[in-house]
Amino acid sequence: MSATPEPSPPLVLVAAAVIIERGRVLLTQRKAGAHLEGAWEFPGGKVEADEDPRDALIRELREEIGVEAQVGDIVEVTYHRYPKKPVLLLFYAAALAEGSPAPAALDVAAVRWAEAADLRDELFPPADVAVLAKVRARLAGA
Ligand SMILES: Nc1nc2c([nH]c(=O)n2[C@@H]2O[C@H](COP(=O)(O)OP(=O)(O)OP(=O)(O)O)[C@@H](O)[C@H]2O)c(=O)[nH]1
Repeated sequence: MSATPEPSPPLVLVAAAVIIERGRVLLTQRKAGAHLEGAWEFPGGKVEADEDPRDALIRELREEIGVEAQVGDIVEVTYHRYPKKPVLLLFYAAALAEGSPAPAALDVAAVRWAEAADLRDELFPPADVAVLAKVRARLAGA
C-alpha cells in the first residue's frame, strides 16, 4: 500500500514593522512557548484571511505593544521555509503616530529600542537576515 503524502502546510503571511527613531529600531522579544521563543524580532504578526497586510500590521502593533502606527513602504520581502510552515514576511517601514502611547510589552516578552551594534543575526529568527542588513544600513545612514 502506498503512503499518502503529507499535505504541505499552507503559506503563512506575516507583516512586520521597521520603526526607526533617533538612530534606534524598535524590537520585540518572542514569548516563552512560542515558535522561536526568546528571539528578538520586528513587531508584527500574521495577516488574517481577507485582511490588508498594512491593516494587519496596525492591529498587531496595537495588540502587542499598544502603539498607534503609520505604515509606509516595503523594506524587504522574505520567503522562508520553517520546518513546520513556510512563511512570507512583509517588512514595512513604519512610524509611531503623533500622540501614540510609548511601546509597552502587552503581548510580547519584552520590547526595546536597539542600536545597529545590537542587531546580531543569531538573536533573530533565521528569516530576518536580509531585513537586518537593510536595517543596519538605514541606521548607519540615520
Ligand atoms: N513578527 C515577526 N514575525 C517573524 C519575524 N521573523 C520571522 O521569521 N517571523 C515569523 O513569523 C511568524 C509570525 O507569526 P506570529 O508571531 O503571529 O505567530 P506565532 O507562530 O507565534 O503564532 P501562533 O502561536 O498563533 O501560531 C512566526 O512564525 C515568526 O517566527 C519578525 O521579524 N517579526
